[in-house]
Amino acid sequence: MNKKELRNIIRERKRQFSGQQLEELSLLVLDRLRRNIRLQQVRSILLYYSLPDEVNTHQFIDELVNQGKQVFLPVVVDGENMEIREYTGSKDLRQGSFHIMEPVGRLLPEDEYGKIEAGIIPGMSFDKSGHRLGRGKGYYDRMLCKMPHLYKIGICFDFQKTETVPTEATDIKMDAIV
Ligand SMILES: Nc1nc2c(c(=O)[nH]1)N(C=O)[C@@H](CNc1ccc(C(=O)N[C@@H](CCC(=O)O)C(=O)O)cc1)CN2
Ligand SMILES: Nc1ncnc2c1ncn2[C@@H]1O[C@H](COP(=O)(O)OP(=O)(O)OP(=O)(O)O)[C@@H](O)[C@H]1O
Repeated sequence: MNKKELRNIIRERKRQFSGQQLEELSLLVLDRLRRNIRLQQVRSILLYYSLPDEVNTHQFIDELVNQGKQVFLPVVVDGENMEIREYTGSKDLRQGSFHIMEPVGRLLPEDEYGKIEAGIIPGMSFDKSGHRLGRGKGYYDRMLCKMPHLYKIGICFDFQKTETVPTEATDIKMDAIV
């Protein structure tokens, strides 16, 4: 199976669930994240601001800010690249590419990427070895290869997990799947 075929299968699985069901499933995934010891220990985290078909991170992000953690979100800058900006509250958010809400806060220079300790990475699918299937534009692979020390946690709904995700040399593996 190639990446495109697996994306179609996952899209079809997502269609079986209502928005309400995805909200409920999101709460289960967030509870697993809250119990993650590694996440409890870090002070700076890269997150993502979810789209309607993804694990809902909206309240969770604010929860982390309220715990005093430094939260960063990706911002799409062109067809291939993302930058990273700090998120300190919903007042920071503006709608960006692909209708994703993105922060306008402090830009993190690339030489400071090493300061972020953990990343929560969305995916269309993950397998047991930590391989990730994304939305197919290579945004995360290009950014994560600049962050070799980031502890990367892939998250998705359980029905998105698969036995083996097809891979290429440029794909960056996750350290854990929650
Ligand atoms: N919430 C969230 N933020 C994110 C990502 C993500 O997956 N989720 N990204 C992860 O990379 C980056 C944005 N990448 C994206 C790539 C494609 C599509 C998208 O909607 N693709 C359509 C079909 C492709 C197209 O329109 O050409 C689709 O998936 O149906 C969205 C975001 C950065 N921010
Ligand atoms: N580090 C990189 N440098 C250059 N091209 C890359 C890099 N990583 C991935 N690509 C290219 O980007 C394209 C999309 O890659 P892939 O299908 O793995 O995206 P994805 O991880 O599913 O997407 P996303 O990260 O946007 O969710 C491929 O043609 C791939 O070769």
